[in-house]
This record gives sequence, structure tokens and C-alpha cells, in this order.
Amino acid sequence: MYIMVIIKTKNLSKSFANGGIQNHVLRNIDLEIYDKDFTVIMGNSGSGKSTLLYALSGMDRPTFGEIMLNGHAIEKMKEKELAVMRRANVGFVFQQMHLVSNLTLFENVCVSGYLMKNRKPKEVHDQAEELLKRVGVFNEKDRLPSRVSGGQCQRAAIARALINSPKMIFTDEPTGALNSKIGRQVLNVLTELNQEGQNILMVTHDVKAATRATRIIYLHDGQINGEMTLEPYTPEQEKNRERQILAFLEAKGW
Ligand SMILES: Nc1ncnc2c1ncn2[C@@H]1O[C@H](COP(=O)(O)OP(=O)(O)OP(=O)(O)O)[C@@H](O)[C@H]1O
Repeated sequence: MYIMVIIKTKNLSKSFANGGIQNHVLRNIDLEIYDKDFTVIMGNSGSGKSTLLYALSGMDRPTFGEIMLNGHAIEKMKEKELAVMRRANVGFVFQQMHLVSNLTLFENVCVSGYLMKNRKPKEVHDQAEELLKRVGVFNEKDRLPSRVSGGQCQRAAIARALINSPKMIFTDEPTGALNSKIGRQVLNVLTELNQEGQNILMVTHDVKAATRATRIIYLHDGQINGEMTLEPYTPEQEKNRERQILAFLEAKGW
């Protein structure tokens, strides 16, 4: 079977200067991320997970190496070009949802759609309503973020990330600020989206969140140190998946 590659890196490296000393955080990473996967990046604290996510998504630039994202050589792009590419190709969901506090959930979802030159406001509005229904916060659409719960904010943040039908959703600890029940509901939304065909790449420490993956990549000291693939998630298999993932992580020295 032919598997489409959505992201491909070659020698991807990132260093930060720290008091005159170079901290080599990502070291010559060659990686392919496949279409339709729910890819999860795990690894010890400081192994470079977030740095990798920022580089792959075009939020930050590599020090060295190449990154192809949905056919775009992003390391070569100028800032403006990169911003346009991000708006059309990627959506972000962060631990702290970063919704604009004086805009309603509906308005928050629409903003990035308005910035697309080829989209009419009516089309953006219709899609925003669809997405708010899809993630289960349509009834709260006219409220400000401060007037809804953390879980509802995170659902709206997912809808916002989807407004331009991006090829890839990048998410860094999306349940980190939520209690376990609400976090689980947010993971259910992400899992359903993936099972409907949405590419997702998530960084997490949380083994329960990682059970949603179809592929787990383990990062150690800025290099890929192993991976495992999993069948699509089902709730019945969750405990079993958790055990499998824990065994994989323990073998890696997690
Ligand atoms: N903007 C920055 N400037 C300087 N150093 C940075 C910067 N961003 C990250 N680092 C350093 O890079 C290393 C990896 O950080 P990163 O956040 O990618 O790790 P992580 O695996 O996501 O960690 P955690 O699980 O704790 O979030 C750390 O040593 C961190 O201090």
C-alpha cells in the first residue's frame, strides 16, 4: 500500500546559544510523518519534543537541515511566506488555549478564516458553526472564553485550529490544563477527528493521551530513539494499549 508522507525532514537540527555555549537540542533528525496518522511524540523532559513540534510546524526555524511540510520546503521560506503557508496548512492547539479574551468562541474560530484571501465571510461563518457543533460547544458560541469552562475553551480552540481545513493539527499537551474527565472528552474529539481523516501530531507526557496514537515516536536527547505503531484506538482496547505503551517507554528508559 502507498503511504503518503506529509512531513519529511533531513538532518533537522536546532541549537540554542546559552551563555556562549551551544545547546544542541535537535540533532540531525531524519523523520517522515504519514498521512492519516495520529502521531505522538514522547520522551523525557528536555529531550526536545516541543522544539521538534515548533520546527515541524514552521513556528520556529531550524538551525540546520530541511523540512518539507505538505510539499513546501519551509526552511527556505521568508517570514511572510511562512505565515501564509501556516495559515493554510496547519492548525495549533496549545495547553493554554490562547483564545482572544474579548472575542466570543464563534469569533475566535472565525478570525483565521477571515485572513484567507480566497474565503468569503459567509463561508467562514457557516464552517465555524459546523465546527462548533462538531466539537460540542455550539450552544456556547456567543460567550466569551471567560464565561465557559476550560474544556469548552479547548474544544473551541480545536474548532479554531480546523477553520482553514489544515492538513495537520499540531498540539502540545492539549489536556495538560484540564482535569482527567474533561481531558478525556477533549482526547475523544481529537481521536474522532483523526478517525475521520485528520492528521494530528501531538506532544505529550501523558500515557493515557498517548493511547490515542497510531504511531509513537520516542525522542531521546534530540534524536529519534525508537517508535511503535498501533491500530486505531478503541475504548475497549485502552487498558491494553496503555500497557503496551508503558512497556515500550520503560524499554527506552523513560
Ligand atoms: N527558546 C529557547 N531558548 C533557549 N533554550 C531553549 C529554548 N527552547 C527550548 N530550549 C531548551 O531546549 C531543550 C529542549 O526543550 P523542549 O521544550 O523542546 O523539551 P521537551 O522535551 O518538550 O521538554 P518538556 O517535556 O519538559 O516540555 C531544553 O534544554 C530547553 O531549555
